[in-house]
Amino acid sequence: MADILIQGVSVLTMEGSEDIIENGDILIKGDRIAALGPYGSVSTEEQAKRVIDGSGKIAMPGFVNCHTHAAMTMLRSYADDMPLMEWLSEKIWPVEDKLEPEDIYWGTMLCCLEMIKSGTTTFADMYFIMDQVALAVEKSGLRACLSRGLIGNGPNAGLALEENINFFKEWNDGAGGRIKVMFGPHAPYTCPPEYLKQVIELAGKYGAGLHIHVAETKSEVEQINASYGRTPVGHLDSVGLFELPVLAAHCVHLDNADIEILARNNVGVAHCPESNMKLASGAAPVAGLLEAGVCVGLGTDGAASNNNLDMLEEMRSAAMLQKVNTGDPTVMPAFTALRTATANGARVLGLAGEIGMLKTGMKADLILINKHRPHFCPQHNLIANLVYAGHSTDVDTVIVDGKILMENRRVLTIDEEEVMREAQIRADRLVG
Ligand SMILES: CSC[C@H]1O[C@@H](n2cnc3c(O)ncnc32)[C@H](O)[C@@H]1O
Ligand SMILES: [Zn+2]
Repeated sequence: MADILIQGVSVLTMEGSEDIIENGDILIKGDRIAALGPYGSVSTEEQAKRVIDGSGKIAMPGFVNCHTHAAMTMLRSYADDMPLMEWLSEKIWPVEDKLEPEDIYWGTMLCCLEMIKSGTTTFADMYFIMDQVALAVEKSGLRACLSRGLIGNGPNAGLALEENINFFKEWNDGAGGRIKVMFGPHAPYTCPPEYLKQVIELAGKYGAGLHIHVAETKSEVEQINASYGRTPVGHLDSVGLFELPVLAAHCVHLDNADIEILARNNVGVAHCPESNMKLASGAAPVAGLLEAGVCVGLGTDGAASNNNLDMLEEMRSAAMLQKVNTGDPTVMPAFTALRTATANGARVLGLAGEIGMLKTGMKADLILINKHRPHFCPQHNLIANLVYAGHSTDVDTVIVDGKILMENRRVLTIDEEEVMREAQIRADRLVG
């Protein structure tokens, strides 16, 4: 017997084309999509334990947030309107030194709550005290790729690397297979070449991918050029980083040779338009990256530089930023933006074939969006409505690994009031 039958829903599969099954059914068995097709074609109501009425709703893959620092929800609106390096060194890093395990747990729970409520089903995180992040992921029911952030030029460089290894041993494939562990060298300006080489060797030994900030600001490009005579991408290539699967966050300041290196090495890019705009870092050349065949996913970055984790908003910003930056409104159309937030995100995280599309045999990670909203009327174009007019509160139901995490906007795995109360107490202690 199947577990869930979603009936009479508009299905956006993201299987390559913009086609929509207008009146479709989705059958879920265990953690996977068992069948999908026109209304009445996949199962009878009697054959499913649970039937969900999908009328007036869109079913689509859950959003994949390819770059964040989950527990930085604790630092939301604590330090704003500053450039990256000043923001990090004067405001963020001093407070992060005071973070306790419970701060990380409740900060991550707050992140998971916000993500579920805005339709994200998978996220890629880089932070520290990662066992607490993993516990929050396990409790929330989300899927995540987690990496211990590694600052290689500080006093904890060696210890951090050991922690990443232990975290891998303990949590890779954890939470029922929903957690994948990566290694997280923070950036080329915080990780000297010898340290990067150590990280590469260890990640290679464990078969893990790497998650790193790359070419985020002009000052990073200048600094790396002054130290190594190369661009950040050229420098990382020269130390052998791209021999492993790499998730490169930001990639704002690239030249044509950098783009060619990223394409040739199948590097996945996590584009973070709102963080890049807020820190005035610049506009990543997404149109050029896509044209060169680089897979670009979408990320929010941490809630301290965004200041939310809303992927619907991020998609809209991504499309708008490309248009204003190139002066070409045809660049990054709505469906391309939607792909970065779903199918591309899955590929960038090495999870293509499992998530990012609605397809028989793939993981049942999907969301239902309420179409019956004033800002979705009239319904000329469902995809343009979603990308250019959608709002996080339109997300009605969230399913991950076949489990319902939110239904009718009620989160089932997390006590919302408890999480907000605990997060506020700890944020007050940290920066009060
Ligand atoms: C060592 S864990 C991750 C580390 O990254 C910091 N961080 C947050 N946002 C950014 C960003 O946009 N660029 C570079 N580093 C960032 C975060 O505060 C943690 O210290
Ligand atoms: Zn970041």
